[in-house]
Amino acid sequence: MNILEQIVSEKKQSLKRVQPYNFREIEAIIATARYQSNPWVNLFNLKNEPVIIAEIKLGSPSRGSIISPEAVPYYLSEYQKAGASALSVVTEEKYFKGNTTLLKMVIQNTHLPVLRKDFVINDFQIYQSAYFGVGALLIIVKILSLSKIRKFIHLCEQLNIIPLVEIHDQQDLEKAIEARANFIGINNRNLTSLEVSLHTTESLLPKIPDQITIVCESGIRSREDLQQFMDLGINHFLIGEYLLFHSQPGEALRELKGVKKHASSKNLRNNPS
Ligand SMILES: O=C(O)c1ccccc1NCC(=O)[C@H](O)[C@H](O)COP(=O)(O)O
Repeated sequence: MNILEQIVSEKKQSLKRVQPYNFREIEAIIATARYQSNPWVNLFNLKNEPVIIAEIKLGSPSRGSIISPEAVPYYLSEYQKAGASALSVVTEEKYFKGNTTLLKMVIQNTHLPVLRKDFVINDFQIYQSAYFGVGALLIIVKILSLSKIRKFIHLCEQLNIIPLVEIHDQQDLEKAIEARANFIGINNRNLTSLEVSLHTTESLLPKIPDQITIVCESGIRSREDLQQFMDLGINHFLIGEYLLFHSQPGEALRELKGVKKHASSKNLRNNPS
């Protein structure tokens, strides 16, 4: 089994241990979700300026532990002050050390829109995301049949959640288009080999219809990387490790956005010109 198969297999097992929502609970979730406005709609309509979705990922199969749960408030504050447009929270438990408590905590402590990143394989996870107030949810094409993708997109729409349909290759793209995805995340990380190549986005981009909003995911490490995609017409980016491993995540985010460093007051006084 490759790593993606292992993650999905564990996910199936863990979902078997969860008590599903009953009919009344589902009705209540649908009724509440219907009347909420979704900030992701405006965010995905933004053109030309870089829209950075900064990720909270406590660990990963490729990196092991990344940050401790105690550090999350610090990253939230840094991301917000530096002008992140939205947040991504990885909630998978075993390999990414996330959970829904983390998701809930982030949602309660931010004004930014939140994307939930997990390995969605059944309806319960989608209702649960709506229950927690998630505005966008990752749907990974590689782990789903075409009919499931269609069904999940439809359910997300019914629950006022933006389904971000994630692809990595031509086959995934064809499935996403057939499922009528309007929001596509191109993951530069191959989820079976864990190799990362920015060339993935470059090669798939020309094949994606213009009306689809694209998010470039994974492996972005510099302003140059980001600019290269801006020049190709992409302005939505999902960035995790570069920020999480940086000693000054806020400063790193500002640099990615192309915001010039503020000169300190001391420097200004010493160099008034
Ligand atoms: O991050 C991993 O190792 C990983 C392994 C298997 C499936 C998914 C994985 N990561 C999810 C993501 O794609 C990233 O968290 C996200 O796109 C941000 O990427 P990065 O900026 O490279 O942290």
